[in-house]
Amino acid sequence: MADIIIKNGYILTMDPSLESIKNGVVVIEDGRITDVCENTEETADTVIDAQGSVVMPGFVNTHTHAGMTLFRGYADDLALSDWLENHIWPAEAELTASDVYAGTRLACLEMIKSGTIAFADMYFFMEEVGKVVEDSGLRAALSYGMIELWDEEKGKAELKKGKAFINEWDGKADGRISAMYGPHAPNTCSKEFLMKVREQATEDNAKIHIHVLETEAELNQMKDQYGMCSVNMLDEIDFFGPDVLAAHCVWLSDGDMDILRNNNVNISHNPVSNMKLASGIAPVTKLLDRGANVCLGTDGCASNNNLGMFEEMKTAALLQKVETMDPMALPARQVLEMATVNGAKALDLNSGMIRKDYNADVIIVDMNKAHLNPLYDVPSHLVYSAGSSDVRTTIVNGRVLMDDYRVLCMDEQKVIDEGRDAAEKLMSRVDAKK
Ligand SMILES: O=c1[nH]cnc2c1ncn2[C@@H]1O[C@H](CO)[C@@H](O)[C@H]1O
Ligand SMILES: [Zn+2]
Repeated sequence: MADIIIKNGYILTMDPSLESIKNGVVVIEDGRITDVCENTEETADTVIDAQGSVVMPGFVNTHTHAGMTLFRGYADDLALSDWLENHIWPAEAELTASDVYAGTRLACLEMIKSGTIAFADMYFFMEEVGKVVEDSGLRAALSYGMIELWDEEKGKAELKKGKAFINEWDGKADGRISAMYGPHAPNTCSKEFLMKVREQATEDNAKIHIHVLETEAELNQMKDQYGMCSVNMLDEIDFFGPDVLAAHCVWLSDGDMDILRNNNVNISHNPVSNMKLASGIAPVTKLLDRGANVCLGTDGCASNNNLGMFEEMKTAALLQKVETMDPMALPARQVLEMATVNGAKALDLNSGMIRKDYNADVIIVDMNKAHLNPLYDVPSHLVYSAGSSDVRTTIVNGRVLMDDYRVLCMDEQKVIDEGRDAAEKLMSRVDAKK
């Protein structure tokens, strides 16, 4: 007997070897998908009727700072350097472990409700993030954000913290958690420090999560300092590889794109954050045309201001169209791949498709809504018309985290209340310092 059978749904497999099934069945056992078919004789403890809904792989959010939910709407409409240096960093200086715990719980609740099954996070107090992920049931690739600022002693301490986190958390929660090194960016970490991180990551067999060429200011700073851009500098120190997750990658030359492609770097595109901070437009279609693995991320809630992947998909598609002046650029199907298959590849997850033997990381999207009818093409609706609140069920590793809009893995109201309380107390400490 299986654990879960989902029946009567439109199965959007995202699997190139298996077409979507109009009225199909997904069978789940021991955290895995054991069958994807039109009919089954199998019985299960839980049978979910997905009539009028789409059954699809959940989203992978490849760049977040989950704890930053506490800064949602706190400092808007500012340039990145002003935003970070004068608003966010002073506020982050007051953050405590319990704040990050509360903020990350709020983030995980939002992600579960909006169909995200895994996220790549870079922040502080990562043990708290680990605990939240462990309890929530989500998957995550977690990294302690190391900010060295050309201070060798600080660099040593940061690397030590990064390593300690990896030693303790990599592979935890039945393998739902992986841990990465998180050097913040090439304009906040020295070349020497980045070389050490690369060496350590190789030695520890850990991946690396880093911001790359998010702003023109970074590009200019790098040119002044090294006479070359971040991508060239990182390439020179042999930093790149398939184990690198590079967020943003907005200010790339054609040569930079070749370097990223040839080194199989995973690129996390964060269009909403890039638009809100007016960072620029990443050359996504050019990267995809080269065969690079481009996935999607929301960035933190202070620059988005939510963690919804539907909004991110739509924005990604529209932004490429207007950038290239080509309405055929980044079609719905391709942007769905970025949010699922490509994200899973970036984090090395056996997820991102509804496929036999893959992780049972499945969401059900309710199509019985005014804004989703009539229905000609499922990918079109998912990208251009659906929203976070259309997700009715979220399953990760075969565990139902949300069933028919009811969150089962945490007390929703308590998480919201505690997030709000933590933010209020945090801001009174920040104000007291002013
Ligand atoms: O868009 C961004 N660009 C650069 N840094 C960011 C962005 N969003 C958040 N952080 C910052 O990165 C650190 C993570 O450990 C935090 O300081 C966070 O505020
Ligand atoms: Zn970021």
